[in-house]
Amino acid sequence: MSEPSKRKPLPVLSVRGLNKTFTVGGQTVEALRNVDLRIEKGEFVCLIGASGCGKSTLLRILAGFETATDGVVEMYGKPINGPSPERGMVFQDYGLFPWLTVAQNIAFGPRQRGMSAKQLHELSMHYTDMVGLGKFANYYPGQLSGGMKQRVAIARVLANDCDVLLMDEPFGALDALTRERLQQELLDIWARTGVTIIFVTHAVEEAVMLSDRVVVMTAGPGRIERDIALELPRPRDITGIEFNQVRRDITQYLSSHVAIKAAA
Ligand SMILES: Nc1ncnc2c1ncn2[C@@H]1O[C@H](COP(=O)(O)OP(=O)(O)OP(=O)(O)O)[C@@H](O)[C@H]1O
Repeated sequence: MSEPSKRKPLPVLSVRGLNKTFTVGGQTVEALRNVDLRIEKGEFVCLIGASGCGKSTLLRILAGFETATDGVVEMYGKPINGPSPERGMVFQDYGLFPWLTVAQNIAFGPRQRGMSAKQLHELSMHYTDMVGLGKFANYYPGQLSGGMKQRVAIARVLANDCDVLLMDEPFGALDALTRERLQQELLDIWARTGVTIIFVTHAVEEAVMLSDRVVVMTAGPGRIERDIALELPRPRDITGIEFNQVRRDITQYLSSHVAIKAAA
C-alpha cells in the first residue's frame, strides 16, 4: 500500500467498461461500447467524433440524466446515480427560463437550495459580472443575443457551485466572431475558477484552441478511438505553426479513421 502523500488523487470523473443501449419500439440501439475515460481535476477535455457516435449520450450519463446499461461511472470514486449541481450542463440551445431575468436565472439553483435573499443578490451579481453581463442583470433571455444567453447559461451552472462543467456543443449555434470571443471568455473562467470542463464539439480548431486533451470517438457503437494530450502552450495562437500542425494531424486522423466532416 502506498503512503497517503504519494497516492494518486482520485479522478474527478472515472468511467470504466461503460456500455449503453437504448430500446426503441422493440429495436435495440447500441450507443456506447466499452468506454473507459478518466478525467483529472481541472482538466479541459474535448470530445470529438462522428455524428451519432454517442458524445451527447456519454455527457448525459456523466450528468446523471441517463444511466449506464453496464459499467462504472464515478465522481471522486462515488457512483453517479442522478443529476447533481456539482455537475452542471450547458446545452447548445441555452436552456434558460424565459420568464426569469438574467440575475434570476443565475440565482435559480442556489434559491432552490434556500440561500438568503442577500446572498442570492451578491452571488448573482458576482457571476453576472464574471460573464460580462453586469449591465444586463434585469434583462430577460428574449432580450439577449445568442452569445449573451450562453454566457448566462455558463454563469448559472457556476453559481450552482459546480465542480464539472459539461458542455454539449455550446457554441455551435453562434456566429464565428461570437464563438471566438466566448472561447476566450471560457478559457478565462476556466483559469480563474479551476473548474473541470468536458466539452463536446465537431470543430477540430475549437478543440485544439481549448483543450488539454482531445478524446476522439468512433461511431457505431461509440468507442474511444484515441486520447490525444495537447502540449501546446497557452495562450494558443490560431495562426501559429505548431497550432496548425496539431490541427492538421487531428483533422487527417479524423478523416482517415472516423467518418466525420472535420469543421476545421
Ligand atoms: N433517448 C434515446 N433513445 C434512443 N436512442 C437514442 C437516444 N439518445 C441517443 N440515441 C441513439 O444513440 C446514438 C448516439 O446518439 P448521441 O446523440 O449520443 O450521438 P452524438 O455523437 O452526440 O451525435 P451528434 O454529434 O449528432 O449530436 C444514436 O444512434 C442515437 O440515435
